[in-house]
Amino acid sequence: MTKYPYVKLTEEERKTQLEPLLVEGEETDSAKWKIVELNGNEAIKRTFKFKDFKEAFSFMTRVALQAEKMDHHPDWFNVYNKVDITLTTHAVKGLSMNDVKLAEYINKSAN
Ligand SMILES: C[C@H](O)[C@H](O)[C@H]1CNC2=NC(N)=NC(=O)C2=N1
Repeated sequence: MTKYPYVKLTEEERKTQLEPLLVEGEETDSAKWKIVELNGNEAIKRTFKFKDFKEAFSFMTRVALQAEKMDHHPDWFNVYNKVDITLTTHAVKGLSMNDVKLAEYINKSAN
């Protein structure tokens, strides 16, 4: 996976790359991210539920290694089998392609 520059998503990128990741009314398996605010900045958030702690933590390990590769790190919270993940780009005080690409990786990685 290539490294993306820390620049805010353009209108075009929001339409073609971000929107397909978002919840629209009813929940589907591949589209469950929601736009939220984190410390006053735009972010996307999704909650994952696993069978048990071991499943949740091995998922977190996969995401952690990818985050390190991309130099782009999630804000997250885990209790037992539940993992809440919020993505935003501190450097631009909002959303960048790093959030989109990490969210896509996370979606794949949760299955
Ligand atoms: C020095 C280092 O490249 C920066 O601090 C990186 C690290 N990880 C990061 N993660 C996130 N989510 N946003 C950033 O702006 C960011 N910046």
